[in-house]
Amino acid sequence: MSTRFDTSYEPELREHLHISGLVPPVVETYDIQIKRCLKALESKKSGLDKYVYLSHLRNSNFNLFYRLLIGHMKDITPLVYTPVVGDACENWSHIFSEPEGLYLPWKERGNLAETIKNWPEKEVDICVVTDGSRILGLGDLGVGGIGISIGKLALYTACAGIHPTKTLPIVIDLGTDNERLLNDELYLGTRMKRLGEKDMMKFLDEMMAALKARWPSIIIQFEDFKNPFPSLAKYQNMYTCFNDDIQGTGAVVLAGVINAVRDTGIAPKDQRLVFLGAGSAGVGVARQIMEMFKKDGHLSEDEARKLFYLVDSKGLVTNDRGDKLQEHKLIFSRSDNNGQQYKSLEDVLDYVKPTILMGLSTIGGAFNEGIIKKMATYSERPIIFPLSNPVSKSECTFDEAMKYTNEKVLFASGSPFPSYEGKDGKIHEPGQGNNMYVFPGIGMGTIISQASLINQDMIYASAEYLATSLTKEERDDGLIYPRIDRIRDVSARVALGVVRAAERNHLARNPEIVGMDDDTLVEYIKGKMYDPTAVPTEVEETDPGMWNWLTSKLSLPWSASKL
Ligand SMILES: NC(=O)C1=CN([C@@H]2O[C@H](COP(=O)(O)OP(=O)(O)OC[C@H]3O[C@@H](n4cnc5c(N)ncnc54)[C@H](OP(=O)(O)O)[C@@H]3O)[C@@H](O)[C@H]2O)C=CC1
Ligand SMILES: CC(=O)C(=O)O
Ligand SMILES: [Mg+2]
Repeated sequence: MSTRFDTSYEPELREHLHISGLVPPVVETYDIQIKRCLKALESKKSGLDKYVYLSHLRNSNFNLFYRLLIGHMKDITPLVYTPVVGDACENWSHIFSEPEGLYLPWKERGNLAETIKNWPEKEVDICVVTDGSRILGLGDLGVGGIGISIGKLALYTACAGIHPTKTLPIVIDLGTDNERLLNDELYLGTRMKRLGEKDMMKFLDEMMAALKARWPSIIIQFEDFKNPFPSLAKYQNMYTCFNDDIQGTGAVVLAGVINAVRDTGIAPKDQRLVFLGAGSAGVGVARQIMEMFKKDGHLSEDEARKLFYLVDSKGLVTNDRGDKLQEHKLIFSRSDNNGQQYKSLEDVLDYVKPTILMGLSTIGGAFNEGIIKKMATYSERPIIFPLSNPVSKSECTFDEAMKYTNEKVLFASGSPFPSYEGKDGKIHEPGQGNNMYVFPGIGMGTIISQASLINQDMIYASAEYLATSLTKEERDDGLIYPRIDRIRDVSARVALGVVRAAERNHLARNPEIVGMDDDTLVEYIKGKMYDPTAVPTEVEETDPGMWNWLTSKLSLPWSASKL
């Protein structure tokens, strides 16, 4: 990663960095640089071509890449994250040109500490690790899964200002069950069938210890594991770690539900929820909402749990269905079905008549016209969240949800959808219920508080602070999530909530923040955010006089707080 060759650098800085002659002579404003980037992007035909261009930009000049991304969140995020990152992961072995993270294959077991030492950056604050076994809703993509680690970390930087050189994408390569990849001569991973849970846990034990040995404060985010429950249970009280699909998704959807439930005017105790999908995300989300119903709806655990109906590939999850349920489903398994089994989503809807329908099933189009129209008959303002990613796996589109509910739906999707023009000409914007609204703030809040663990209260706080971060104008416009172009402010607020929870739980260890009120703490958090318009830090390290001079001389077109 570099920032050395930036056409915005003044002659004095070029001389200092010994790059005069290595950069074209013109000194450009940031606006001109961004214009060139946008033109280049426009000229690329496919999302994948745009992705490749942006990857090269990030590797050749990350300051410019983040100036572009932060200044154009709404347009550029879909190119580095969902949906296009899904194409990139599927085609990773065909588009690969330079390593951007750590590849940890099974054959390195016993030697992981040494392999991890090869990472060139001295300081790392946070890593995202995947085993590539369930990338978005696209299934097992082997080492191509590293694209999701890279995409998530780009958002840590863009949304919460974690310095790009302090982020580390990791893929562990324990094989793949994807035949297409195994038969592809260009496949970059180990050509063997995926190893089982026992080997995976052994490998993870070694990796976790090695990461912590090299970077004692490192935050480890687990991402897109097919079965992430064992590692979360094992490591959450040993390491500073969390699982984004269970906990981050739970928090972001909870925030949207808090706002949407208020708009329905129906009390939590009278809501009924159907989830299509009872995997890590489905159960993670259900658990978080259940917590809220207990807390804000004053329900007992049992009363709250009874409001949830989970549906997996075999139908409604019940105790007497005849198959052995995976452990994570037991909490929501129904026993009040009088021996009756409900196989299709339609049957479940007829039985439950839900007010809330969640999609975390990876089944694109599962909420068809009939399903959406049924939802509109059960309540005045049905809550429908098709949360599966990427767009091709979304259970329905915003357009469909609006059309078939007579524009009454309260909607959020995992991937972005275009706005919808209502019958009266009003433009409606869809909510994006994606964990990108919380994981950057969870990471930043953990770094700021120097918390040693990330506990449930910190995750819950991220949801509460996100839910209350909407402006009056956003609320008046009927939004349930803040607009994406305010994500840096929003992430700072989410981080504030996480820090407060860490303090409450006696996990915070940063003496600098003791006694700070909220406003001061938010400013402190923003002050720690990476600023892609600042003079390169290598100048500060090697020549503080030059750094001061440049900093005062450069009239920066933007300042970090305005980003
Ligand atoms: N919006 C966001 O921020 C996030 C979205 N997601 C999305 O959620 C989706 C699921 O992720 P995750 O839970 O981790 O994946 P899992 O593989 O753990 O779970 C998928 C679930 O869907 C069920 N399912 C599969 N096919 C069907 C079907 N035909 N009918 C009903 N249910 C079905 C599976 O059933 P069974 O248990 O029987 O196999 C399983 O319960 C992904 O598309 C992912 O992109 C995930 C995290 C965050
Ligand atoms: C967004 C995300 O984490 C997922 O789809 O898996
Ligand atoms: Mg994920």
